[in-house]
Amino acid sequence: MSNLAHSPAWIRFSAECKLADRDAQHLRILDAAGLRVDLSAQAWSPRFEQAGLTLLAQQGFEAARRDLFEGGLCNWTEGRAAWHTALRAPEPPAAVAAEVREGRARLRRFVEGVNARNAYRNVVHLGIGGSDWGPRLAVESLAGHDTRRTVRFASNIDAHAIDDALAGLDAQDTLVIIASKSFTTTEPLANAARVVEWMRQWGVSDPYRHIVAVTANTAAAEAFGISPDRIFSLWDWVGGRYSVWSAIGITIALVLGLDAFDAILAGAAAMDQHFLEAPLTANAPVQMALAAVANRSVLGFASQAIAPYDARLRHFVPWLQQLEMESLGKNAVRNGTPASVPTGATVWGMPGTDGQHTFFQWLHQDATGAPVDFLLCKQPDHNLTHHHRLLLANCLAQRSALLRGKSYEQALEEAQRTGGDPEQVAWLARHRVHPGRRPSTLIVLPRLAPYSLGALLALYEHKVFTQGVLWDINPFDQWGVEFGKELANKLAHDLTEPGPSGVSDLDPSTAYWVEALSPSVKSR
Ligand SMILES: O=P(O)(O)OC[C@H]1O[C@](O)(CO)[C@@H](O)[C@@H]1O
Repeated sequence: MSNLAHSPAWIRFSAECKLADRDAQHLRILDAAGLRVDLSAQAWSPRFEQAGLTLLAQQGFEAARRDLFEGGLCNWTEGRAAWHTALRAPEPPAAVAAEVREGRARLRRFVEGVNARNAYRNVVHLGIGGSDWGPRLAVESLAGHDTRRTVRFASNIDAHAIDDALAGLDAQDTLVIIASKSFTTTEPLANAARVVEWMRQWGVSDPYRHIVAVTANTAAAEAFGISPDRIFSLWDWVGGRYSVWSAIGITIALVLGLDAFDAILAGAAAMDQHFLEAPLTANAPVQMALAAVANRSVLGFASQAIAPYDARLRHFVPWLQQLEMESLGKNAVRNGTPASVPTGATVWGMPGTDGQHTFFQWLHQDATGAPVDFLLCKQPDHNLTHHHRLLLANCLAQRSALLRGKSYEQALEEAQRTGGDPEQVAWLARHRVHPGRRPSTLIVLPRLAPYSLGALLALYEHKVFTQGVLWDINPFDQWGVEFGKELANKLAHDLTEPGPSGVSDLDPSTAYWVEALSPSVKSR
């Protein structure tokens, strides 16, 4: 692909974006798999919409989307498909249908079996990144829906995490899930070894009978001690951050029930249909992607804030941070040259209304600010209507304030009402100006139910995929993370055996800290 910035479609897209309406003078609400996606507060004009379609065509969007759903090598730097849609399709594609069906049936048999025996009151899930955030988000946000077991998650290598996860549990009544696609990741493996030790301390005669692994590396799981009948497969065509739809979701099925897991998959499958079939101008993931590219690469917003107005969705933020930043936090395009426009925004956020008392001040009055995705549920799962009314009002008010802003004239008029020295009043008014015209998207879920959650996650997956196509970036690899992992492994060795050769190729500051910190890990 040639230089995007100088391509005709980009030049037009960028020019029309700058001319587009940013005051929400139009209502633009898309319906997708039961979600309502309001893009009215994003830049829009009929000409800009057309320019977006031309850009999609220039970047080969239709062929790329076909490849995604047909198992083409979308992850081109690793020579793999990214076929997570096959895992949730009611009729999986023929090439992988047998293994997908067999995987689903095994998971179902296992969960039904333990339920029938009333076995395991507790589940401990060990995984990190994509092997953690999806199940954690689902289980913790849907916890009100008929929870069957106590669940704990330990992802971090910090032993406080695993200690906290195990605290107070009866090992005899605990099932441990090791979720690791590679089965080489430091965190789940170190935490799993600790769990085996803990089980032995509790007198469990065969700890491995209390452990299930979900992995694409069955040989390593067997070498760890887990018998093949307790290993669930994952395939190299499932990316780590897209693996919640696979047997990695076993924790969801154990805790929320098989029906809930099925409903999550069904919601995602409905979003897949929408992504495949809705006209591009009414296609929610596509239009969200175009807005994100416009915000990042044309309007100069370096970050994207996320504000779920539902406290149960607090893990949605880190889930999305991994999806967006591990997928799009890259600067090399397909031919290996640097991207010619700014790519992948920083994603950050917190549930509202907490965020309003944390960082919203910056969103309102910083010189640049950031676009915001607001999420809310029409129906809550409580009966406190008063709270829900206030929650909705706050969400709509923040969005409206960011959009409308407050001019100097308005601020002055307000300040004049309180009277006083005109110079002081004018001075105060200048502090009360809000620039406004801050882009935002509002996503309304009917309720926070498994189906809507599945649809929501798939919405963002397809949005990120489309951004990858528009920027000509592979959203399915993560070479930066791999580099960090290699160095961590080397330093873990240096910390126990720092000898002169061990630290010689480190920068002076790192070498200093290796020497200074090594006694604290040696003595234990
Ligand atoms: O499932 P694994 O192989 O343990 O990897 C965990 C996570 O590590 C990463 O490779 C890097 O963060 C993710 O893509 C993945 O979700």
